Amino acid sequence: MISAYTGTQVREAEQPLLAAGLGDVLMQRAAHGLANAVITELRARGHRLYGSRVVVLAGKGNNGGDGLYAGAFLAARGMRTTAVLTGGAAHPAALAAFRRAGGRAEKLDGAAQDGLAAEAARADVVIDAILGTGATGGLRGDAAGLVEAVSRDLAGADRGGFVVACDLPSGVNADTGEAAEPVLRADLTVTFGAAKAGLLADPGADYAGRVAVVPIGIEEHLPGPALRRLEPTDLGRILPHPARRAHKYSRGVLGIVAGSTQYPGAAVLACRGALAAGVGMVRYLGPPAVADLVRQACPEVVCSDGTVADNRVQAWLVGSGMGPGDHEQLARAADAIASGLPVVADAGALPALPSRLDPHVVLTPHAGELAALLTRLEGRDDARFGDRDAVEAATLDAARKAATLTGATVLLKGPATLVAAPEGTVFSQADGTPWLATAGSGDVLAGVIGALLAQAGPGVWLSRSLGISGGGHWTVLAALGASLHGLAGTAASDARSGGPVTAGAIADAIPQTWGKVSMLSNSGASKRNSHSQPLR
Ligand SMILES: NC(=O)C1=CN([C@@H]2O[C@H](COP(=O)(O)OP(=O)(O)OC[C@H]3O[C@@H](n4cnc5c(N)ncnc54)[C@H](O)[C@@H]3O)[C@@H](O)[C@H]2O)[C@@H](O)CC1
Ligand SMILES: [K+]
Repeated sequence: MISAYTGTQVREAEQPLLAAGLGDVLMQRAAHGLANAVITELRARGHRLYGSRVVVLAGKGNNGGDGLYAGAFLAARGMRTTAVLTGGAAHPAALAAFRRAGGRAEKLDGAAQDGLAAEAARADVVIDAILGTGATGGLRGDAAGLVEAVSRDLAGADRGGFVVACDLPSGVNADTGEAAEPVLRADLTVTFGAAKAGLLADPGADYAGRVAVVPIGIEEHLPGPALRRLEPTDLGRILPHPARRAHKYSRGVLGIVAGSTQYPGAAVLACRGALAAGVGMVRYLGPPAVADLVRQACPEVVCSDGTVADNRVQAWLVGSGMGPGDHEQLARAADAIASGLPVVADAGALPALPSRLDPHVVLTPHAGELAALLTRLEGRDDARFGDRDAVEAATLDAARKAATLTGATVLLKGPATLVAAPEGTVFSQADGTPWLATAGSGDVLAGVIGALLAQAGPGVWLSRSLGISGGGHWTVLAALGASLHGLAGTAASDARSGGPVTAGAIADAIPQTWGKVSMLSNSGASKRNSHSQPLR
């Protein structure tokens, strides 16, 4: 599991080492890690080190110091290294080391801006070391102008160079992932001590590119993480596995209230997602015409047009493919939410939620649906997240706010899908491909999460194995579903040589993805035993 922290948490963890006089040691470790990452990337791209051109954009604080020391390491390896000092001053010891190693330093002023920007855009590597965790707000003045010019020149250049952000892309908020533009888009972010939460939540994740963590010795001083990410090996450890004497009821039954005469396909895709994700049985409740379609596509599903109370299940999925006019389906959704059982509430169920929910209700909005939900809860005049753009500009805050206001577990779909619990646990999963943004993909996801809720019951054992306590265990199940769905979509695209995927193809790829991640955890026998406990 990847653990990520706020900038403040990381800075506090540095304090004991700074107090012990190890500030320069920390900076050297950071800079060394950054330089090594640049060298690895250059080699991977087929560049020779000797003579390669590096431009370091260096601010006046310690982030600039890291960049200048890294530049000194690279200059010592024979690379042609220029530093653009964006803040007038620079970290004195790092600048002296940079010059001693043969680096050339230029002060940024308005007149030199265009020439220096063009030089950066022609370089093999640009290191963005203007602002780090000590920044408040974004780039200003000449530094902002420089970054705008470099971004413009890079966009127009046909080149093999790349951008590496030092600790975080300058202007990205380490805590929230909000971006104060202009921000230089990085191919790689080399971050120090621990991943920052803002690098794993959009839009920060979008600016950061790939993220590599360089340990600098602060790990033992870090508190509990602000945000977590499951890795495929974690999935292998925590996915349920049926016990030898399991039967379809003990494996978990999921009730699905989804689809309408207008969107019948959503019901089919939700059922396919659930069946692919290991549930013992699916019961479908909906209009007879939709039920016919479900039976044809998935003969395994038991269909009825009865009530929620008539159907014994371990969890419900409600809302996919339903609209405001589907009164009978909405009444069933309300009964399911009131049942006290775990529920996934998707799409059409979201506008009809009661004002107060519990963490065992997992909401699965996209950014537009979350904006509508928050606007309804906050009142139109107070709404900070009044539209899709506002949610996409601050995904982490928006997801957290929705969890706090509703009391539910909130899964915000996106390139980095966030799952937030009211008690503060947050997961970010980015296992998918942009091809996952296809009609019906969300219905499959809702089915997968519903299946996991039905199998895991309260799921407490899952969260304990990850060190998570309290109501946060519902986030584990939702994050598990998001990850499985993302990995399956990626596998389906890979099987098509990176081409497009349909929602049905995502569902079809889930069982094999499940099998593959299970094999990643190589303690096969002990895993089976540990997961053969009763799955309600
Ligand atoms: N504290 C430590 O011991 C370590 C810090 N490290 C590096 O140091 C960074 C933090 O360094 P600093 O605290 O010096 O701060 P930064 O280098 O992040 O911030 C830039 C400096 O400019 C000023 N500033 C703040 N906001 C600004 C803005 N919007 N525009 C222009 N200037 C602004 C601040 O006064 C600050 O001194 C980390 O991101 C990391 O790269 C690493 O070297 C590891 C060890
Ligand atoms: K930076």
